[in-house]
Amino acid sequence: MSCLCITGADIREFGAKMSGPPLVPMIHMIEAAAKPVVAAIEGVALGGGLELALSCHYRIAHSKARLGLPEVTLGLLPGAGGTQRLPRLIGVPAALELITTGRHVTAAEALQLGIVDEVTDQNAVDAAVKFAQSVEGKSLDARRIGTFPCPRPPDLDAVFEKVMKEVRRSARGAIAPVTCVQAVHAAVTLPYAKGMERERELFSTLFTSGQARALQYYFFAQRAVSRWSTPSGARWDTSKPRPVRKAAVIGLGTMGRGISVSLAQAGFSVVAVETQEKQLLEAKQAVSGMLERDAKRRGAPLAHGNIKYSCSLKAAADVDLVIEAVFEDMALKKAIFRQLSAICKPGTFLCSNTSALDIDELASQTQSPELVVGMHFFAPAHVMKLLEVVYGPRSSPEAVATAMQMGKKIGKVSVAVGNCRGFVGNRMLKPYLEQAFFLLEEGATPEQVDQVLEEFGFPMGVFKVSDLSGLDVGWKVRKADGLVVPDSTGKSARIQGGRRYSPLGDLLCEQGRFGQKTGRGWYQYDKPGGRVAKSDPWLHRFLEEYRARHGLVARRIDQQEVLERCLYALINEGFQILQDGIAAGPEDIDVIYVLGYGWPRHRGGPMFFADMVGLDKVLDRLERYHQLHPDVPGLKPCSLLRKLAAGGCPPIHRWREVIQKPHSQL
Ligand SMILES: C[C@H](O)[C@H](C)C(=O)SCCNC(=O)CCNC(=O)[C@H](O)C(C)(C)COP(=O)([O-])OP(=O)([O-])OC[C@H]1O[C@@H](n2cnc3c(N)ncnc32)[C@H](O)[C@@H]1OP(=O)([O-])[O-]
Repeated sequence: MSCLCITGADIREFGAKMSGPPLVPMIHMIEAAAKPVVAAIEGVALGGGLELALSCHYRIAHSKARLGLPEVTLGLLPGAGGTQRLPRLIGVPAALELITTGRHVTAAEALQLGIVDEVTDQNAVDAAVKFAQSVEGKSLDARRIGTFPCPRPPDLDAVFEKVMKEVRRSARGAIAPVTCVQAVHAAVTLPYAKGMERERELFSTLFTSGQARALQYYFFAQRAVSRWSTPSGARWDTSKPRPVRKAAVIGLGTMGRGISVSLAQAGFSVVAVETQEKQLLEAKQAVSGMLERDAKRRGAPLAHGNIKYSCSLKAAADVDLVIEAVFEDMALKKAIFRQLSAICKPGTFLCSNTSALDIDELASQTQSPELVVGMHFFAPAHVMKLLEVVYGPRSSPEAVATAMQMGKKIGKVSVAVGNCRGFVGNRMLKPYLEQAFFLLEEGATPEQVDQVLEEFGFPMGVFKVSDLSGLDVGWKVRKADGLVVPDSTGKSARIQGGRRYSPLGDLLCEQGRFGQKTGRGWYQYDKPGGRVAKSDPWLHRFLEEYRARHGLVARRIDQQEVLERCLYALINEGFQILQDGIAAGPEDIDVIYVLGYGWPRHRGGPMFFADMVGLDKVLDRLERYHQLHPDVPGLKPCSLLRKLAAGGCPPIHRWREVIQKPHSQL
């Protein structure tokens, strides 16, 4: 009888010698025991923890326990017999789903699947002892899973062909899920001992893969961001968050609705404010629908009652925190912050969902600038896990801590970032988009660029994303920034202030091609609002005419150049952000890009990717591209990148040392 609350192998030991006795021999010893061994599972039994439990003859789980084989999320596969025992116990289809997704199951689902034999609300150990007594003297032959033949689906090849196709599609280049399928296939087609050999072979190939390193780095990176710090010395462990019970959301457009839903679902009392009566009614209906759909999907109680609606900012007078989510217009936001500062009770935190604007300028409109931070959500706000918490120079540690904690309470991963144009995510996006546009001017097509990025692992290429979010969004920003100007000949200016600028997006917008919403953008769609992107001959002619008008000769651009120009420009900006102190470490940037911008998790994040490629190689390529395009500052390697490369390319976990001691020699 054994009591398990095991999270599996210690991931921190993967790079070194694993401590403790080897798992597989222990598993075989338990399974072969002559006396009944009953696993008592409380808390979690994950990875090696569940594999150990599967070697026992019976399993009793507490009703609150969670079980699973999450190795695939670390770039691995269950390496202690999990791929051989689980299909024998619950059948191939169910085992394949759990092993290739790594998802956890509740005790109830584990019982329903046949993973556990009993679920208890009592003490699991007491229940296991009682269970052991009830099976005393019974034969254990039928309880030794490793001795079972694996149930063989009738149409084995068809099952595995279908699963492999689906896994390859959803894996988008990740190798672990595909390898998991191969290991389970061995359970069906080979005797147990051979199947275990095959599992060990496949585990070894994954264990040393770059993708496993990336996923294990990311596992810790996503936890590291909660240990935030700011250049002014505020820290996660010395800043005390203030409790928030009631919050207001100002502006009920798409973002405001999603934020209201997130807050309500997390149990906050919400005052949702929209000054236009008609918009308020529309928002109320939309939010109700979102809450109902989500409650049904999660089987959770409806959270309608948590939201009160109003047309007046005065309704926010007694809240603890306000999230402003009105249209991205600084004058409008400043007016609202002035009013809120006068209306809200002293001590109310005033936050903005702005995606790029100056938090400190907003703070300057209030009587208590120390209570102002940014809470930058990502669309759709009630779905996306990322929250950028933006501190201005005057934001108090308490304000940052409160916003960070609020993000966690509503199920987000909060990342603290400094105040600059675009903060971290959108600031890095700018040079990335810029390179994609320049590549079109030089001869590439949107399809080619998107294909390269999707093969790298992004769910959508940059031009499909642009069509989805709407080309007019960026157009408005560029117009506000004074970038959309014709040159003396009436053609859109391609060089501004000595810097290359591509007006391609502006020209499409001038033709009303905003993307999916208008049925035309970088691609064509079967109707406005259509979702399926099709190559558009009009766009290709448009590019040809544009190049001819500007005397640009199209050249063949290979995939490697597309990838390097887009990703290294983005990475270079990441290093500049670290150098400027806008992000405290590379982990912050990597978590932002994986959770907010679809960077493939199995590549760790842009900064981890640069570490894997080699900083010297990234530097060399940027220098080459900058020589070819001296009017593109985004390709000029930043000094931190140069310093790290010159210092022997230290591993990513040592970069903070260099950043924190700017004059240090590595
Ligand atoms: C042979 C076998 O086939 C193979 C080879 C394996 O077995 S491979 C290993 C398989 N096992 C896993 O994949 C489980 C991974 N862990 C989790 O999924 C979660 O941790 C959790 C169990 C569901 C709890 O979540 P939580 O939200 O309550 O707390 P936390 O913040 O996540 O974790 C709290 C603290 O514990 C640390 N931690 C958790 N699990 C860890 C692990 N397996 N190794 C090392 N550290 C771990 C984590 O980094 C954090 O540290 P710090 O940040 O505080 O310094």
